[in-house]
Amino acid sequence: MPSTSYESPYVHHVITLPPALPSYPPATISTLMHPSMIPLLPSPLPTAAPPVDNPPFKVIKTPDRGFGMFAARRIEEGSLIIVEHPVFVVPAMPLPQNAGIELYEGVAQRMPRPEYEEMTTLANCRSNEECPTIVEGVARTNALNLQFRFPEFADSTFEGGRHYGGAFLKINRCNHSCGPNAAYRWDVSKLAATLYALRDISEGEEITITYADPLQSRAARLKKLEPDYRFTCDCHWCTFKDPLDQEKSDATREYLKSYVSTHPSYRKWSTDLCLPDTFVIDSHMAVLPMIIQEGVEAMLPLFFEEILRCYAELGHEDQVKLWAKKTIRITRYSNPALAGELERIVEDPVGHFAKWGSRTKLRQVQGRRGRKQIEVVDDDFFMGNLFGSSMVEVEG
Ligand SMILES: C[S@@+](CC[C@H](N)C(=O)[O-])C[C@H]1O[C@@H](n2cnc3c(N)ncnc32)[C@H](O)[C@@H]1O
Repeated sequence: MPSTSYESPYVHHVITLPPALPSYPPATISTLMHPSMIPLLPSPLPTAAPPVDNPPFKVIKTPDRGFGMFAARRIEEGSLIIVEHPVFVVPAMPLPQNAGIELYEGVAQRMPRPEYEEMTTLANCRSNEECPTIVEGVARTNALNLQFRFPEFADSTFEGGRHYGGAFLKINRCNHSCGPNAAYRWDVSKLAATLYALRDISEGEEITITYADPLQSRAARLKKLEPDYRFTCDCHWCTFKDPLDQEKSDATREYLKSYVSTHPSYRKWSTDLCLPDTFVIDSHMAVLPMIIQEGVEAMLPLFFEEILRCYAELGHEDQVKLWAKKTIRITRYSNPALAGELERIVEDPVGHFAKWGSRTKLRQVQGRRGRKQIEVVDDDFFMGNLFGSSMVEVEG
């Protein structure tokens, strides 16, 4: 029975995104939101993502994991798979069970019928006792994490106000892998998620995302996946025949996790001439094969970007362009702002960096200075020895 004592901090709100062209359909998002969010929603509302005639994927029934999304043709690393709006958005925080029934049902009732019908076919791994409504069961099995980070809401102390989960009719068909070949990015200004490829995906290959932190050990990943999604992962990285290979994979992921927070940074290197010129580059180059081996390519842009910034301070124009192009390829959809900056770098690498070639110039000065010092020592060798003086410093 619905509780009468619970006062919901959320209200129902239906967002209708207008079509970009009169012949396209609008998009409807049935939400349960904190009321302070509603005036902050983008205004004017973004247009609905246009329909795609020939999408690069198919949704197919699998023998052992319900439906799955598969590549209909080869999908290149970094390229777009789909832009999609959620059909519903609900608070990430579970609602009290009795009061929740009414609120979740209100979300379902406000959905257009065709979307509602399709939403009910999404996977629901929760029992009726755990999640008495279809919206809650579908949300707990599928919802992608959506942050509504409006700057105007930054001061709010009500954390639940900005954390939501959204159900997507297509993206939610992606099954899990601990070495996913795709990832999504939520763009609150477009009220849409973009699914993009993290590496090349062959025709017929399953398109997967990750539901757990892939840098955790297999045991820790299973501990999350089994209770939350009710399956035991059997991806390549969870089913090594030799237990030693599993240990190696776990150790590599642990190393990568710690490398993210402890790696030699470009910023420190940039101001420290005691470090060798290729210190950061060599260190990052050593982890790139580990990232690829573990199928965690979402980490690559961080290191690619630092490598190219190091090359800029070394004044290596060809290398800067090469690494900028590699980074653009993989960040076009995951980080469009960075990809845009890198496009400008490719056009004019030398003009873009205030510190272009600065390290190489400093090394030249250091080199001249070193030679002069040696000359001085040679000239004054006997005097210096006689008077016990130390080497005379000269300006380079
Ligand atoms: C978001 S849905 C993914 C799409 C779903 N297979 C469907 O039929 O719509 C999550 C559910 O799919 C299944 N699933 C996802 N990844 C899986 C995997 N790697 N192995 C087995 N089942 C998986 C689980 O039942 C999980 O609760």
